[in-house]
Amino acid sequence: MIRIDGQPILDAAQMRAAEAQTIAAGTGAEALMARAGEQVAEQVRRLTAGAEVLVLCGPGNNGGDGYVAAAALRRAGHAARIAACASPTTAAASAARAAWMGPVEELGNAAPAPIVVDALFGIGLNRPLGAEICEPLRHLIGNARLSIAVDVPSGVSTDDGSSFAEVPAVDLTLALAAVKPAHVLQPSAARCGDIRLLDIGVEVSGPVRVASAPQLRPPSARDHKYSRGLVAVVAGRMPGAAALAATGAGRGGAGYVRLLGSATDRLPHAIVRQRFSAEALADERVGAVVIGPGLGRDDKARERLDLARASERPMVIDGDALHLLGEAPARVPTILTPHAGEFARLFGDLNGSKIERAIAAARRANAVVVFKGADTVIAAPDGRAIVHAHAPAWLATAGTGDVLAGVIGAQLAGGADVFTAAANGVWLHAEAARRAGPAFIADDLAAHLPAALGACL
Ligand SMILES: NC(=O)C1=CN([C@@H]2O[C@H](COP(=O)(O)OP(=O)(O)OC[C@H]3O[C@@H](n4cnc5c(N)ncnc54)[C@H](OP(=O)(O)O)[C@@H]3O)[C@@H](O)[C@H]2O)[C@@H](O)CC1
Ligand SMILES: Nc1ncnc2c1ncn2[C@@H]1O[C@H](COP(=O)(O)OP(=O)(O)O)[C@@H](O)[C@H]1O
Ligand SMILES: [K+]
Repeated sequence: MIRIDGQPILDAAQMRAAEAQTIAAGTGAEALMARAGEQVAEQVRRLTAGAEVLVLCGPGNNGGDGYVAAAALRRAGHAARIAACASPTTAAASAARAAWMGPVEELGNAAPAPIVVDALFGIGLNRPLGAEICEPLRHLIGNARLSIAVDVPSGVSTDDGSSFAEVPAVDLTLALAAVKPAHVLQPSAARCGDIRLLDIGVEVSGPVRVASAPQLRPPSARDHKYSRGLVAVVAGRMPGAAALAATGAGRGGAGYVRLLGSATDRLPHAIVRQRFSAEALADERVGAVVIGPGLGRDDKARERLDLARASERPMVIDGDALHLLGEAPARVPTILTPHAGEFARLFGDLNGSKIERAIAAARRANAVVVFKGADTVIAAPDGRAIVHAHAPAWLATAGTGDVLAGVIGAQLAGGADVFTAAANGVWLHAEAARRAGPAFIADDLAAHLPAALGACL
């Protein structure tokens, strides 16, 4: 079983193309199914200490994997039953069914078992599931001690993570050959439980990946505060939000943070306060300008945004500044950090999965787009994307986005390119949240950034 961090994410068509290439190179569909099913059986056997396993098989190759897994479990002396919702419809699944010597129960009549393996539908599910399948599936998962999905949980839409059925989450999903969008995009990601990848010998690659821990460089003897990165945070109508961003930048690794505009009383002393001015932004040493948290949306805010853009410094544009942005593509290295509402306002006409929309938005804006949420997508105009799917939901509290803008600003000022800076910032932010534990407020979050950063050295 392979952890999914850093792995390529393939949609169903890309997965089928990779599978077809493997088949064209000489490994038959049945051989691939045998590898998939046997590996599933091996993982189930390791996890279940001999308890009875009920394998649910569908009509396609996902079901075929299930027949192979059940047979392999039986051969290993494990108690295994099969329940199916329909007869096999593919040659490989029919062959796997024929090799199963036991009975096949009707899905609707099957009694619960302590371990349930869901091999009903995989990447071939293309429409809502009927009640005759959903109801027994809900009942059997609900009554199992451990539930394991083969490839993807049945009832999710592989390519966009939407739901074709209301079914409870499983405990573990064993992704075959590659991670799919459904494993990382909501709401389906929440149905997958833990996710592990099984290598079945299909070569996969692509420009969209699961987030992985950054490899950060500690400062060297040659470094000084400017070489580590000077971040200018532009303040506005709500100084607290800018203070959160500035603190995020400081604790997120910047060598120097300046807050331009009105500040709160409780700003850390290390953050230097200055009046906002074009001259302050023109300092050649400014490596990143963070603008938006608490900026306001009035004329003064607009003027500050215009001056910040005119400074031609690399920029992180968040919050209120996103509301003031026009349609013109960015001319300097820029990172936009919209949440779902801001994204809809800016790019509401785009279609497709969250990954596809984030990439299209990045192209249109000529900027890296950090499309935030429980499934944050970081997308670049060249079509690369990273999905960060496992940030703690405790981040859903006011002001954490301001901290994120600051952390990304620190990474950018420290010399990372826009895509890497955004991805590193999102990782560090989520890792700090994990370390902060439950029910923190945004003010608490920055205190955990140094330890999060230390874990990436
Ligand atoms: N990736 C790899 O390299 C490998 C992948 N492998 C495995 O293959 C899996 C993909 O297999 P697959 O293409 O046969 O599709 P699958 O998910 O079994 O379902 C298709 C069937 O379901 C039916 N159906 C669809 N929607 C329905 C609905 N709502 N309600 C009822 N029926 C519905 C559909 O019928 P139809 O749409 O034709 O009417 C068709 O009969 C993949 O996830 C992985 O497990 C491994 O075996 C080996 C290597
Ligand atoms: N349910 C969730 N699970 C994980 N992360 C979340 C969740 N909800 C929000 N977040 C993260 O919390 C941050 C919230 O940012 P944002 O919406 O801009 O809030 P604010 O404007 O109050 O700072 C983002 O980094 C977002 O990805
Ligand atoms: K499945």
